[in-house]
Amino acid sequence: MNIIVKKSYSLKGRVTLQGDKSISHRAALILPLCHGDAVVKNFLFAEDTLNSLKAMVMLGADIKIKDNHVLFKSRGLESFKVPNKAIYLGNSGTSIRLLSGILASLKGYSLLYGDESLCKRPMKRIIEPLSRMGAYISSILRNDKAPLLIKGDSLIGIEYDMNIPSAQVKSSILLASLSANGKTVIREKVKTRDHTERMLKYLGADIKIDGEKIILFGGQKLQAKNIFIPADFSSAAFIIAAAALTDDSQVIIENVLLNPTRTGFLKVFEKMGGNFEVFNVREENDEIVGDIKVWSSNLKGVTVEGDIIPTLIDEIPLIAVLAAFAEGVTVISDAKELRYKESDRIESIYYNLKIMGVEAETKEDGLIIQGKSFKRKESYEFYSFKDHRIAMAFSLVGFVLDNVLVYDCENIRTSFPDFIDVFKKINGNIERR
Ligand SMILES: O=C(O)C1=C[C@@H](OP(=O)(O)O)[C@@H](O)[C@H](O)C1
Ligand SMILES: C=C(OP(=O)(O)O)C(=O)O
Repeated sequence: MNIIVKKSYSLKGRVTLQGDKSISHRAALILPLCHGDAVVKNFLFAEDTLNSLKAMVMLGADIKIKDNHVLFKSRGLESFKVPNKAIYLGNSGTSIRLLSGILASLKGYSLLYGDESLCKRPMKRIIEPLSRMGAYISSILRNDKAPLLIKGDSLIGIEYDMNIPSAQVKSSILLASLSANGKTVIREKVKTRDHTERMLKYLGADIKIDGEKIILFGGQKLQAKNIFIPADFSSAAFIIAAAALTDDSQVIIENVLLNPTRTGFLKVFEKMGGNFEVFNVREENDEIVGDIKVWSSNLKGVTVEGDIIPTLIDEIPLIAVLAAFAEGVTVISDAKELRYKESDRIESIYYNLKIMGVEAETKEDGLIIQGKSFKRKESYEFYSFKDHRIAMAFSLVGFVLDNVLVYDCENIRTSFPDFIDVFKKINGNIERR
């Protein structure tokens, strides 16, 4: 599927979005570890999160989908069995890494694999700590990548210093530590998204956050509870960016997740001169939620680096597109992790900026982008590199420069299947082809 986008203005309206992807994964993977019944509302029905649900069903979880809600009847990890088939996790890094933490203590062998992109992503980052806890995990091709063969065992708690900022690695260790003997202590120098910690606490786990330390005691019984999942901030960011880039626009996005470990994009957008307002802020299920109103904006270039990076890591392709239309230079540093996502996002962004004629440079850990250096052309043809965030970010260029075609966009179904429909509803000139 390709996406065609034409010049648009007056993006107007109220938008409600499906639930946050990170929280949906965690609900799918953690609720079955609890005891009791629970209903999850506003779950994200996208390919990645459905792969997490399907994997848990393969382990024996009782999960049903009814009237757009996900119903769990949970009897804890002790009710699970390793499946006699390999578990396919598609394109989803979050699914494979978090599920590995659960399987690390489940007796028997399980085999995890995914699509071509997932099988290229680094897994040593979870193999190492989970092995230290006592699991046997082997990369079948001896390349520290999936397919992964896991033989669960009795685990012991560990002390672990995070050497890369990754919520997936942190969460994988936390899920394993739930069934380990003794306490696990994780030290995070740079804070990453904390949805696992928040959800475990909400479900009754004895988890403590003490400065950089996260402390969890093994052998706890969790109680299933209903969860309402706020709108995905990473999806909302595309709407914020599009409204800012187009003339005479004003859009409200409702019930958006505003967890500060996720909203670094708003801080950068503010520094760039973005016009927006956050209101109706409240707390739901230990997460922060609010509405965002955004208007057309004149943007200027910024420096994006340091501890803010993990809080906006998935929004960097979008920041690069905003930077191309901003006055002055934007420098993005400390973001080497971008090279290990669904594509090497530093190179994918660079390739597409070059198609726009933008003056840009890559660095090992980021990019330098000269704002407003794009060339006016009849049309622009971008490539998604089979990466949903690249596909969506560069689609937005069409709202400003007209006649954009982005090739190979099937992957938007992994995180934001309604992307095109949502934009059509607010007056965006966008089609699938
Ligand atoms: O924990 C999560 O839900 C995620 C963590 C991040 O990955 P890393 O842990 O690899 O940084 C992020 O890029 C991904 O989209 C979702
Ligand atoms: C990196 C992403 O997801 P995952 O790591 O779960 O594949 C993303 O959604 O941008």
